[in-house]
Amino acid sequence: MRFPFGIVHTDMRFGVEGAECSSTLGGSHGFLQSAILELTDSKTYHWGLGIDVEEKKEQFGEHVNYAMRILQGASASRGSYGGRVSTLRFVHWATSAAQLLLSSRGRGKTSPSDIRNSSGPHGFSVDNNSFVTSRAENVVGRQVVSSVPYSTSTTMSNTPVGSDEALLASARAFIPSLTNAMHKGQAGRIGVIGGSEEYTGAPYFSAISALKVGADLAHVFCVKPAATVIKTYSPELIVHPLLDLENAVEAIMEWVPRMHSFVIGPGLGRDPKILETVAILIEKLKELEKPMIIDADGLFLITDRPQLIQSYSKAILTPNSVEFSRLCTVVLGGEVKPAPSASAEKVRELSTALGFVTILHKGATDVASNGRLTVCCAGGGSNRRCGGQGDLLAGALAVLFQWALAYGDRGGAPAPPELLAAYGACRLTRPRTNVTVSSEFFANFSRPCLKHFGTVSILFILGPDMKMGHPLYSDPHRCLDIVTISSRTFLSMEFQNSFHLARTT
Ligand SMILES: NC(=O)C1=CN([C@@H]2O[C@H](COP(=O)(O)OP(=O)(O)OC[C@H]3O[C@@H](n4cnc5c(N)ncnc54)[C@H](OP(=O)(O)O)[C@@H]3O)[C@@H](O)[C@H]2O)[C@@H](O)CC1
Ligand SMILES: Nc1ncnc2c1ncn2[C@@H]1O[C@H](COP(=O)(O)OP(=O)(O)OP(=O)(O)O)[C@@H](O)[C@H]1O
Repeated sequence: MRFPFGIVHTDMRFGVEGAECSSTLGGSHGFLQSAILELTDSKTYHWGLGIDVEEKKEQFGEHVNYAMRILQGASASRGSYGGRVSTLRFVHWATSAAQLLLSSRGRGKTSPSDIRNSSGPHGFSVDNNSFVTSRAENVVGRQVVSSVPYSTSTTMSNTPVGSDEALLASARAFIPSLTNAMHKGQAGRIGVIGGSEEYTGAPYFSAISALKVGADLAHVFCVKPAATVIKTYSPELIVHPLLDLENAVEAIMEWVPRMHSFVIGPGLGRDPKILETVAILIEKLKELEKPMIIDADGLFLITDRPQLIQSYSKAILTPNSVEFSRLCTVVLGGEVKPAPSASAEKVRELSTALGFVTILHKGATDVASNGRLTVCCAGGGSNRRCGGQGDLLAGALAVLFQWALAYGDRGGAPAPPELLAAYGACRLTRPRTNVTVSSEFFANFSRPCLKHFGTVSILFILGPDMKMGHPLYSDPHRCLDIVTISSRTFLSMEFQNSFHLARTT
């Protein structure tokens, strides 16, 4: 009997465009890090090998049985999703592999060391009957999280500004400790100006990302048709349907003084009347010296009217390659072709021409410059290029920027607050997308990304100290709580205690 699938050894990473597939079936007998691939109808997945099952049974014994059962489980579970089944099936492979292992093997207790100590850096041990967790998908996510790779980034500048670790250490330094002495709002009230009838996801991503990084309150200022929709995404957001009122500026300005920083542009759209309102708001925010991150359609406005932010030191522009290209054409003249990795020199030039306004060019390597220094962040990103990741970055940056400014330049840091914030936001966002692409694969990518924010934030905060033997690991159950932390529990006392512990040990 021939089955249209093969068993291959792979890396832990889910494949994009047929490159690799996650190891969903680990096991004893040296057959760790294996994956099951089916010959699907998708052109992308053409690894199906038509392997002879009987022959493989001899070679791999019960692993083939596992493979077949996982395949069956995955095929059964795809039904509820409809559409894109072949890609979603991969997700279910991971889940059903874990479920299978649980049902057939899991009896005892698990601990992080069981996972970590299995063969290979991404081991997924089923030895010692040690595989147990409450939810199979957490196992899959968690084992990936426990081994987030972070390759070395480069740091470029006209004057060298130090290493990744120095930048990261300085970025960590401005994260406020959570203590009982703080009151609601003190860790950050972030305003997002954006959201239109068409685009409701983008402002949501920015605002919720700000909360997950550690802000206390997130407000969204949007047009009326978007407001109810955004509210339904999350009760944690405060949503103001004010942007299309006749007296929009006055109405929004009532809220502005209490905000610590703003994200301007996600999902804003390009209605000239709305853009005019936002232009007036930017002028008013400048008068109040509010920090602002300008992204997406906010950059469309700035490309049209660069003088709006000229020489404003508390603005950070976060263009993707196309937005950067448009800005360069207008501000510097001449054509700059969009490229996944910007020329650090061009980013510096643009910043200088705008009066040393900080530019963070997102790409395969993120490049941030204030015209005097340029730092780059290259590691940890994913190869999924779906919408919304830039919105997540902008929300994170709004929080880090105001924390960095509040902490101030105390000397000794390798870069000024705006660049540390930019670097920190990239370091936070890039591994998060990486974790997500490993554990969630395709479909609705940016939203699952949020789920990992808590985890990645902890790794970010703890950095290299996140090792066995760290107090957070002393109690495996506590560790499990932390690494499987969900969006709802992110701000809970449990997490805050961990956070505090992280900052004081
Ligand atoms: N869920 C939501 O609500 C989300 C909403 N969002 C919101 O959508 C709004 C519009 O944002 P946007 O980025 O689509 O804007 P826009 O300036 O029209 O750029 C598209 C153009 O750029 C081009 N292009 C792209 N990359 C390129 C490259 N490397 N090299 C060359 N070309 C490249 C691309 O060309 P094409 O690939 O089509 O040939 C296309 O023409 C904004 O408000 C944003 O916040 C998003 O945040 C996502 C989640
Ligand atoms: N070619 C790439 N390779 C790896 N990572 C990338 C690449 N391009 C962008 N990124 C990362 O993806 C994140 C979002 O950047 P992106 O260019 O997708 O923003 P955007 O187009 O503004 O997003 P949005 O869809 O939210 O508007 C950034 O953290 C950036 O580091």
